[in-house]
Amino acid sequence: MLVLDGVDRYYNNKAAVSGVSLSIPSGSFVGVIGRSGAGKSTLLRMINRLVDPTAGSIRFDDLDVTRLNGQALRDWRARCAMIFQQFNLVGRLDVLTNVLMGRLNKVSTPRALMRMWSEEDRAIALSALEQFDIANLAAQRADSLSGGQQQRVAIARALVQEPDAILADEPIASLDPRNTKVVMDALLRINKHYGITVLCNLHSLDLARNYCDRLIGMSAGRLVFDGAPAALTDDVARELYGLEAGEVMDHAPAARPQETSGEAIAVAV
Ligand SMILES: Nc1ncnc2c1ncn2[C@@H]1O[C@H](COP(=O)(O)OP(=O)(O)OP(=O)(O)O)[C@@H](O)[C@H]1O
Repeated sequence: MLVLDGVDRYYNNKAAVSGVSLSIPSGSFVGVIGRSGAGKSTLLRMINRLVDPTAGSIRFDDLDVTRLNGQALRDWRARCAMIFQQFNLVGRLDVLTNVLMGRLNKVSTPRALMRMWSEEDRAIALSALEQFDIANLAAQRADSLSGGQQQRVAIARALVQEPDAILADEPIASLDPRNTKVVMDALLRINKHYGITVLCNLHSLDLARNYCDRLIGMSAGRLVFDGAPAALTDDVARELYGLEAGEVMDHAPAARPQETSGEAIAVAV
């Protein structure tokens, strides 16, 4: 269980995230929604400590995430893999090596420095690529791939970390509709098949409704909605998005994926 308690993050006396408290049971697929600047990225980045909270606590089971440093912090980051809008692959390296980077925390430092991957690590990385139908690209340079393929490589890299959670910050923001579906399906598969918690910042409300078990709505840094997708009425969404509502709600909903079977969670606000 991931628990945030009264979490704030200030930049120059201005709150990016303010007083956020929530509990996320392991295995959830949570969509974080809200208009631009609402604090979604800051929230995700605080969970894996790319950004430090100004106040409040973040706990994962018995671990006080807010107090970690050194190797313990590196271990925590390996347990909650981040996926970014811009993929963050090493473009000049081949796809398999990029995925193997996700194993760095599993091998000794000398082996990691010399990139001496074991046959087992290679098999794990190849198997992850196979799951997302891109094993045939293993030897290609990462920067020769399409955006959708690169994001699948990034997801495979996250998967081989064997994380407890995946934090995806607008993972489909630069993708076309077909690749959007492929990437969201990949995240859904990771969630349902492996039980890995997924927290995903999404601009599109339709996608969030279709894929997530639970939605967290943010506005001006505050948590203003926490509930099942069905509880997020169009009226609440309009309130949440303000002038951006048309932009995020007018798209035709994607087909609801078969695997999604999320339980409703009570609306908090
Ligand atoms: N490093 C920073 N320095 C100063 N202000 C920041 C920094 N990072 C974020 N902010 C501010 O914090 C607020 C929340 O930003 P954040 O990126 O978390 O929002 P967001 O909901 O993810 O937006 P978007 O959907 O546009 O990415 C914004 O007002 C932003 O300008």
